[in-house]
Amino acid sequence: MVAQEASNTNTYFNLTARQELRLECSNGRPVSIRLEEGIAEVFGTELNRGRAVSVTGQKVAVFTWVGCRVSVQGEPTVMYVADETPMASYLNVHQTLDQRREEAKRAGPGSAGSNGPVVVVVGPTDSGKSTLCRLLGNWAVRSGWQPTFVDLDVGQGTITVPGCLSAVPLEQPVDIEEGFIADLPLVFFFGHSSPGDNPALFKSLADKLAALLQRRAAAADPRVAASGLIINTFGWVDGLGYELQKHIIQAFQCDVVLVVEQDRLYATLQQDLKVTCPRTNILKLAKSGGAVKREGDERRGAREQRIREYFYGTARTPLQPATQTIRATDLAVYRIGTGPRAPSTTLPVGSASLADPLRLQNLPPSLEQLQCLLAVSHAATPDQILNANVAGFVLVKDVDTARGTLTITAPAPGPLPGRYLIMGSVRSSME
Ligand SMILES: Nc1ncnc2c1ncn2[C@@H]1O[C@H](COP(=O)(O)OP(=O)(O)OP(=O)(O)O)[C@@H](O)[C@H]1O
Repeated sequence: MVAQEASNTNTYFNLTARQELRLECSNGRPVSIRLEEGIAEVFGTELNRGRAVSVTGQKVAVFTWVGCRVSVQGEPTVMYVADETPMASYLNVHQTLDQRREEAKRAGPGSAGSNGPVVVVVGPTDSGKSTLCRLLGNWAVRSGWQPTFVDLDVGQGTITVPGCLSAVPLEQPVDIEEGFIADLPLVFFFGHSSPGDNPALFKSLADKLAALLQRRAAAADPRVAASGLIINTFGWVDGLGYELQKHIIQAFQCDVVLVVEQDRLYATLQQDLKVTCPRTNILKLAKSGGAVKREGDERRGAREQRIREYFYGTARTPLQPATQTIRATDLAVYRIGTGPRAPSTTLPVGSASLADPLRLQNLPPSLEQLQCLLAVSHAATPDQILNANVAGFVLVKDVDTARGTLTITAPAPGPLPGRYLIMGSVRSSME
């Protein structure tokens, strides 16, 4: 039973231990949540008693281990209390990971075993993978660790814009209103919202990010190294998607694979990893009933929202984007790969396919670039583009092919941090 009362503007809920209040809040209609009594958390981030948090365009759950009283102001599209959640099994996983972190810390810097657990979360679309990563990350931070969160879900982009493979050390619990606050994330630009758009490039970037993080772990503060990695993946788990998931597990040398929801994926991974990664532990976890399916429109809307936030910030932390017109000769826009590779059997004898997925193509200014998101590479020369991470992003607002200029919007005024820009297929209709 849930005690629920309503006053003029607020609805109050008295939650008993291990219940959660689920809310779906649409964009532009903020809902205010306030913890009145007891202890509660939103995906692992503790709510402060008496301080309201404002949620918009998100689906969230207020969970309590011990019982609490919460008030809600505003009009969520859906709001209900659930008795059954998989939180106890998720917490068990966290406790096991914590033991592994303690062992890594005890092993001491430089010794074998000084790196903490590398955990990857896999499962179908909308099974709650990002949410589980967020929970595990937040609980780890609250236990005094500093795990690195790695986001390989190019379709959504939790750390930065969609189309990226990125990593960031978690130094504080994820902000309920603002999401991940990533000051200096490590970002490689893939450029597309599905890994299937260029699987060879996806693999190559995953290898680079994995190698870089492994090198960093070797030089890191022992506590950071012992904290390990938490890796979020995309929800494509069949055919080529499955092959890419296995590639991720091998590239990052994952020692724990958490499979959410799908028995079939769990069984197939168990069989396949027995040979290639015999020391990897594979665990199956239930999906939360709160993890809801998002249709294509909603996903596109969420991508657009991420891009808008990159340039404009959030209501609490607004940014002042700046638009400038630059001569195309001062920049060089590159595309990686040139569309699907033609099967060699369809090519004239003796010729090679020009559609190499890792081929760099320098693009002159063209209307095709309008509203495209371009990544500013850290590369110093074009041949470094494939190996370099990126400094940030700009959006192309206008192209004057006659004058040879590009008008771009950047999140801050001033010169760009590099002259090599990478174009993919991620666009935004942002004004
Ligand atoms: N317990 C919960 N209560 C309410 N909403 C939830 C809960 N768990 C997850 N959600 C919401 O369900 C949606 C899907 O969850 P999530 O993004 O974690 O899934 P995913 O598997 O990572 O999705 P994707 O396939 O895009 O990678 C999100 O909007 C998330 O906020």
